[in-house]
Amino acid sequence: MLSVKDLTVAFGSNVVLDALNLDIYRGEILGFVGPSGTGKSVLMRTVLRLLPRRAGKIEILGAEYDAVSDEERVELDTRLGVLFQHGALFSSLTVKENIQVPMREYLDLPQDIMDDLARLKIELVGLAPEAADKFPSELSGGMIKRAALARALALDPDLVFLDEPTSGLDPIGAAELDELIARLRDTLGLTVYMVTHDLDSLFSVCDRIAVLGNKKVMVEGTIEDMLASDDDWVQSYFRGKRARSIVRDDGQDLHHHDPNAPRRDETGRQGNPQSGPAR
Ligand SMILES: Nc1ncnc2c1ncn2[C@@H]1O[C@H](COP(=O)(O)OP(=O)(O)OP(=O)(O)O)[C@@H](O)[C@H]1O
Repeated sequence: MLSVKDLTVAFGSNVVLDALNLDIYRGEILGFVGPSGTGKSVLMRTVLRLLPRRAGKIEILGAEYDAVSDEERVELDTRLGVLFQHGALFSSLTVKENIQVPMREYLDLPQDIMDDLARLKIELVGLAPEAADKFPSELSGGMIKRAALARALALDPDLVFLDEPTSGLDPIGAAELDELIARLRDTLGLTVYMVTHDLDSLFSVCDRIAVLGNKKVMVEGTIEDMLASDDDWVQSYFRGKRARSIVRDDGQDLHHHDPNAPRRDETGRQGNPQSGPAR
């Protein structure tokens, strides 16, 4: 679904990504992690062509962006959905109008059809129908994330980019959003690229994890690969105190979740990192 080869991105003399490689496969949820300020958002924005690159090749949905015609590029854009950090809804538009922004930009549909489609998306992300006519300022943090997700799904994309979808949510809201993302992947066949700092998301819904460090994807693999990695940052992140409250680190059953982990106590959720599609 996405293939990034030898990507270099720099701002003046500040080289943020240097010959980075990354692949994302159909139907998977890829979690993208790394220390703050290492370029996770820069990578996502570069892939979305919001930032220029200095070198490298990006193939998205089988096409090389630079090599396609304008019409093909528009068609490609309609197959991508994006949820930016903090939701990024237009504050002067209602939820329904926000969801209809990409429809207006890319589709030529009568208003009543767009209203029906917006209603469907609102239901799909688990918002009440009344949310349609509310403004972002009238929504909770969790509702904003769901509304932003509904907008990301407005055009029925194949590949969605989520920038820290659970940040700022309480543990129950975060767990519910994780479940929603996994369910949408299963039912709609989405492929998900998720930048996250949320260990619980990484353990419960991500099929594969890529770690950014030293301007590259430093480590890549399943949660077991992370737990087995001898990289210092990966070790302290995935085997540190917070991670240990999620995983019973007994060296035998690394998928067994600690019943004392707060999010699962509150939600009863049984995360399973292997619940993804066959690849
Ligand atoms: N538009 C820009 N112009 C100049 N420098 C930028 C720009 N965008 C990002 N940077 C720089 O790129 C580097 C990586 O930033 P980025 O936001 O991608 O980090 P991140 O890994 O997403 O961090 P966090 O986890 O804190 O969100 C930082 O040094 C940042 O200052």
